[in-house]
Amino acid sequence: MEGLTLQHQHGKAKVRVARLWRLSSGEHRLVEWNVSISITSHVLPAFTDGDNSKIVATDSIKNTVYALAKQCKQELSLEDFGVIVGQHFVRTYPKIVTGSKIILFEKPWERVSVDGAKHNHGFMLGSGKHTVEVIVGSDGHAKVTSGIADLALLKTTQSGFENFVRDKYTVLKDTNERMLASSLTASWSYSRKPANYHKQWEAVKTALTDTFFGPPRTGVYSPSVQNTLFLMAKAVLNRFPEVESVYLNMPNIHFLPVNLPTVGVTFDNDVFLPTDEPHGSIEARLSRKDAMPKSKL
Ligand SMILES: O=c1[nH]c(=O)c2[nH]c(=O)[nH]c2[nH]1
Repeated sequence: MEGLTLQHQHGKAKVRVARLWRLSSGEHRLVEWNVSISITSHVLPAFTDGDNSKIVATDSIKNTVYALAKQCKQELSLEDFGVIVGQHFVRTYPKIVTGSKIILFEKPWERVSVDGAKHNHGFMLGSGKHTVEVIVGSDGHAKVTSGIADLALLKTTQSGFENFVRDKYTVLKDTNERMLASSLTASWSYSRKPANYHKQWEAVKTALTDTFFGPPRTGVYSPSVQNTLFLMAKAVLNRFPEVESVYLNMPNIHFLPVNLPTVGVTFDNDVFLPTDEPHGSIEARLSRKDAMPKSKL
């Protein structure tokens, strides 16, 4: 290895597990998780010399997810499960494993209501997955980042886009009346552990969506996706002191005006062509200044 360095990790990607808890009341609690595990460990000889004697097999890593899920006798958050999995490998093999990174998704199964009453064991799939990244160091400390992926949002008015750069390729007209649609992906990191990860996730999601939509009767005017994104991220930092940084990705999903005068369709903010691609791509990270690493200041 003279003159060479090798960075390496191994694990199992996309382990799918559903965990059901049957409460004595008759109510069932269900989660469906997708767990990717990556460990850093002293296995250089496996790469350089074919010596597997220090490899924790990826098959065993996959089985560990099911074993740990079985051991969780009570419902727990995706974050808490990620920390349990991440710490397991570091604690079980302190001489071999130096760290772990666990990436998790939860499918948005939502309890249904029938005749206005919550169903004991019926679920329907909603939109927007809960996401988590857990990084565990050799000391067992876990750094948790929570998030949401692909939360579909749309409002039919209170959005515009004006006074942007005009050049010889510009055809877009100023407008103060348009549809605003996005598929929100967000993540936020904690400087300290919240009292309850799941409740915190719900509260951050509410802060994001309330700011996107505004009050129920009037809404709130959005002069651009950029401004709305900034206000959404700021609402999270204002409401939650334990959150140190928020990243938002908000594609601008276009609903194009349909103008077909020869068949009697002139656009009056009523008939649109919904599109997926291309879409505007707008993302930003908002952090507290004191949370920025020194090198980035
Ligand atoms: O909210 C918007 N931001 C943009 O940067 C942009 N660019 C564009 O063509 N439409 C929009 N809308």
